[in-house]
Amino acid sequence: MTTPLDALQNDRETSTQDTTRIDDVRISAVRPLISPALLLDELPVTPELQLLVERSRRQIANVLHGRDDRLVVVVGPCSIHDHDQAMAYAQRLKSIQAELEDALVLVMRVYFEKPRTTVGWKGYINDPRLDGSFRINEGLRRARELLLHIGAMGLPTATEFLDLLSPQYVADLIAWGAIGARTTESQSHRQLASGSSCPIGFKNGTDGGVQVAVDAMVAAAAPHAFMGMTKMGQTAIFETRGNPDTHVILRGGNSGPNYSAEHIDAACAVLRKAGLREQLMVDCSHANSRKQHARQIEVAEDVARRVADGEKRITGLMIESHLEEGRQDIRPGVPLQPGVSVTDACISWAQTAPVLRALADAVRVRRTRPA
Ligand SMILES: O=C[C@H](O)[C@H](O)COP(=O)(O)O
Ligand SMILES: C=C(OP(=O)(O)O)C(=O)O
Repeated sequence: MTTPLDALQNDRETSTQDTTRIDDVRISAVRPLISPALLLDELPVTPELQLLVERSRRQIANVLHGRDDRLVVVVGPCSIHDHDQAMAYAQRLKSIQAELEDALVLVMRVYFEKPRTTVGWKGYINDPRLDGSFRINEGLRRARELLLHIGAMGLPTATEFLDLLSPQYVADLIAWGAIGARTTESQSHRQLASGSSCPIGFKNGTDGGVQVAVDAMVAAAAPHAFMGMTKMGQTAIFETRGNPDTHVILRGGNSGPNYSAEHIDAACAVLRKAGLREQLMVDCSHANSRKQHARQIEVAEDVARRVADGEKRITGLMIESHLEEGRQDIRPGVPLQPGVSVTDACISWAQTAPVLRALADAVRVRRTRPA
């Protein structure tokens, strides 16, 4: 006599032996990924760059804790899509570093990972050829190579940590990291920040909410235990010490900009309530510029005026800037214009240099004010 279980096991459609029927059913391919150790062995950090990374992280932490009165300015393309164009930008930024370093800690935005509202190109690591071929091994290699080349010029670098595995391939070279508006509330990203070797800025949420970023600072300061991947590419349980070098980044939200003096007061009240130091970075782009790139100049100039008037709670700014102004779409078969962003619109280098000088002047004026 056939029992109901026999009937099930005999039925190929419902076979319990064929585990692929219930596992990985929507995975179309699994490709090999290089280990972080292999890439670090191929492209090692130099002793000079190691010193630069350490020194830059220390300088940024000193600003965050009020031991250095300079402004940290994270400036550069919305996203990297071309090695040579990124190097050309880095050369320009480097050319004014010495002139401004008494007042600004300049850090180049070298963003390889883009969080998308829905879908779109997800960055140089995910798709380095910009054609949907997703050569992630090549992307990781190109990203690390670029960081080494920019670092060799003596310019510290900043990036957004979006993927939870990619930091193992590049984070040793990064002076400052961001957790974006779409991931500030994510426990996994807060845990990542708690074990990060560099200072981390948390964006306010896309709805403009600052509480999530302050909560993220509290969470990141605490120790955590979570699952991750070692440099050798093995799974492991990571236990972190907590990161005290974090801050909020005001980037505006759905209801508009949030960099005004009143917004700074309100954000500082949230920090105070959480027992945190009242200091913030202003992102001149995104909802603060209403996504109109040229408005970044107005935002930065407004902040500069307030800094010159004595504002000390704004300890940093972020500016999206490329060689040329504006943005362009990636279209199959259509050549890209050199030096123009393929994600958010940027101000040009020609527009950026005067903004940086104005910010540096504001810091110098602030120093002349009675304490
Ligand atoms: O800075 C980048 C973008 O604002 C972010 O990645 C979202 O982009 P999207 O809305 O074009 O997807
Ligand atoms: C994606 C970014 O910003 P946000 O997370 O604020 O949208 C960014 O700075 O590139």
